[in-house]
Amino acid sequence: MSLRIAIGADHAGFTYKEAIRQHLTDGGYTVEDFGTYSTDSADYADFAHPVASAVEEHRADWGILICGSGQGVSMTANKHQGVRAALVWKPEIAALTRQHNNANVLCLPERFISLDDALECVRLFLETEFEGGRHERRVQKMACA
Ligand SMILES: O=C(CO)[C@H](O)[C@H](O)[C@H](O)COP(=O)(O)O
Repeated sequence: MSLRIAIGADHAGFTYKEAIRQHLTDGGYTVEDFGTYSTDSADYADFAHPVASAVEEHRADWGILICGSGQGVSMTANKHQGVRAALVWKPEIAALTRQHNNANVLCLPERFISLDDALECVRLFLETEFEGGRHERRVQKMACA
């Protein structure tokens, strides 16, 4: 079975969402699109919560969220149990947050990153393994007692 990706964005992330969704579909991933579906003004939480829920409930293997700065979607997604949403603004950070933080939701800032870099962030995020070891202990400590 192909990897399942939940994707969502507000109006400020809509254009990249469309490009990333098409790119991933062409690459053989199964993508569920939680909106938004136009550049009409919308509220990022209305899309970040469904994407985070899909990851939390294991209906998706990964989440991808885009808004203008990436801040609103990442803050919202991180309210969900078991979600580790990473705000990523360059490819090296995409790889690092997989290696060290075992991030499972990628948050991108459409207004502050090129589409080429965003697509490279997506590629690295999906293809980079968690390193475990000392990082496993640190990830475990993220949870509230
Ligand atoms: O959460 C955000 C800002 O912290 C996102 O970037 C939103 O996309 C942004 O706030 C949308 O702004 P707009 O002026 O309503 O287009």
